[in-house]
Amino acid sequence: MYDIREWRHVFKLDPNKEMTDGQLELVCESGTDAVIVGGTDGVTLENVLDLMARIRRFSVPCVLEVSNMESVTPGFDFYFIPTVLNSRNTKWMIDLHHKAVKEFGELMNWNEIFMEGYCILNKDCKAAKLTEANTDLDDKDVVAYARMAEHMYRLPIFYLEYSGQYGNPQLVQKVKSVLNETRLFYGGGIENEHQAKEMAQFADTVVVGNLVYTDLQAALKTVAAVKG
Ligand SMILES: CC(C)=CCC/C(C)=C/CC/C(C)=C/CC/C(C)=C/CC/C(C)=C/CC/C(C)=C/CC/C(C)=C/COP(=O)(O)OP(=O)(O)O
Ligand SMILES: O=P(O)(O)OC[C@@H](O)CO
Ligand SMILES: [Mg+2]
Repeated sequence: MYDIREWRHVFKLDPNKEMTDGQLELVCESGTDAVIVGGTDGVTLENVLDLMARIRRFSVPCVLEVSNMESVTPGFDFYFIPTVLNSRNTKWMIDLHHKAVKEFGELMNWNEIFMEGYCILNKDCKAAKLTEANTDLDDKDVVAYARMAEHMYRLPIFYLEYSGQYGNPQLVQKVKSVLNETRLFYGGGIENEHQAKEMAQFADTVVVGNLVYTDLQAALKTVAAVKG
C-alpha cells in the first residue's frame, strides 16, 4: 500500500537496535501497512543500509525517517522529514532542513518526501531532550500546533509523539477533531492490543516502536487490533 493516507498501523524500527532475521520477517509479514526506519541516536549510514537491505526482502513499504544527513541513502519508498514544531531551537524546525536542501535540493525527488510536524509531549524522551522541546503544553497549545500544521504549513503529517510513554487518548481525540487534510500519527508507549485499539479510534496512523524489541508477540497483535 503506497498511499500513506491509507496507513492505519506502522512499525518503527530503530537501526541502532538488534533484531534477528526471524524477528524481522515476523514484523514485515505482520500485515502492518509500512515499516519506518528511524531513531534519535546512533543512526548511521551503515546501520540504516543494513536494515534497509534486510527489510527489502519483503514487500512491505519502507520509509526512512531522517534524523541526520549522514544516514540518508537512496533505496527507500519514502522519506519522512521531522520538523519539531514545539522545539525551542530553530535547528530542529528549519535550519537543518535548509542546510540539507541547499546541498541536496537538485537530487531530491519531492514525490517521495513527506514532512512530519512533530509535537513532542514526553519531556523525558531522547527526542525531547535533543530538540529542546517545550513539553509544558496544555491541550489548547497542542491543538494550536495541529491547526498550524494543517492550515499554515499544510503538512501532510502531524505527529503526536510520546516516545516511551503512553499518551492521553482524550488529547488525541481533540487533535483529530481539528484535522481534515493533515494525517494524525500517534506514537508512544503502546504496550498491548488494548492501547493500540484505543489510540486507533482517534489517530489516523498508530506507530508501534519499542514494543517490537521488548515483547514482539504483543507488538504483532497490535496490527489486528488497529486494522480490525
Ligand atoms: C540521496 C537521496 C536519496 C536523497 C534523498 C533526499 C532526502 C530525503 C534528503 C533529506 C532532506 C532533508 C530536508 C533532511 C532533513 C535533515 C534533518 C537532519 C532534519 C532534522 C530532523 C529532526 C528534527 C530530528 C530530531 C529527532 C527526531 C524528531 C527524530 C524522529 C524519530 C524519533 C522521535 C524516534 C524516537 O526516538 P528513539 O530513538 O526510538 O528513542 P528510544 O530509543 O528512547 O526509543
Ligand atoms: O517506541 P514507542 O514508545 O512505541 O514510540 C513509537 C514512536 O512514536 C517513536 O518515535
Ligand atoms: Mg525507539
